[in-house]
Amino acid sequence: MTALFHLDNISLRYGNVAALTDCSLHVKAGEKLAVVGANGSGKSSLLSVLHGQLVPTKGIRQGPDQLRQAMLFQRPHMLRASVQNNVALGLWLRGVPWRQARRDALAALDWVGLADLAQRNARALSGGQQQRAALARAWCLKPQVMLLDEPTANLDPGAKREVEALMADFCAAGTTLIFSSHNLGQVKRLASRVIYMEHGRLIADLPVHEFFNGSLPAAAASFLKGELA
Ligand SMILES: Nc1ncnc2c1ncn2[C@@H]1O[C@H](COP(=O)(O)OP(=O)(O)OP(=O)(O)O)[C@@H](O)[C@H]1O
Repeated sequence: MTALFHLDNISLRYGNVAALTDCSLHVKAGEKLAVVGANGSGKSSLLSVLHGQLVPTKGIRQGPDQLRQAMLFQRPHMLRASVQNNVALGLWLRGVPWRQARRDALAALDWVGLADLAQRNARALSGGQQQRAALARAWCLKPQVMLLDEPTANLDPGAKREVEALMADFCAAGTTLIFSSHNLGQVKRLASRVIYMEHGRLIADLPVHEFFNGSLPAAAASFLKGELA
């Protein structure tokens, strides 16, 4: 697999708070990387640095200049506009003519099962529907890398399954998937590799079967036991 980008010994501080400390990570094309750890362990910060949205205080983030990336947040930001226009806008901002952008947006909304709600105010959608609309917005951009920060937190089991199925579609299309999750069942279902974080440090980095089959450092093993309890 081709290396997409890597973090070389990066640290990130928010004022006095050390969110990430000496993290090194290589991400290869086609990987399905899950980032797990307790609240405040640095998962969102790591994803934001990988996305290039936050610049590390120390260390180097390297990657090709032209990488197409999309990031999905726990609560996606929707503009006060129709669902279709919310999705179309992302394309238009990248130079796609407006009429074409609206057509592509509708096709993407059809893919996520929201075509019927295309004209509704995006802010009036439920959490699960907004998450699917955000996935449609990302899908249009044909990203090589898709980063998702706890994409199914606060969703009911049905909505979770729908979002997971869409994440699997991204993988099937060859998109590299990097997601944080507190749902270890989801990690088992979707990931090929798991990173475990603690206090801003990468403690374990293992293929998914090794992560769940006891090859963990003691701290990560106790986290896993707690989460599965
Ligand atoms: N904007 C900010 N300003 C100050 N401190 C922050 C900020 N964002 C995060 N932090 C701190 O940085 C650390 C890492 O936070 P981060 O959100 O990356 O963790 P997380 O693992 O994603 O947590 P959660 O599972 O609760 O979403 C925490 O100590 C957090 O309090």
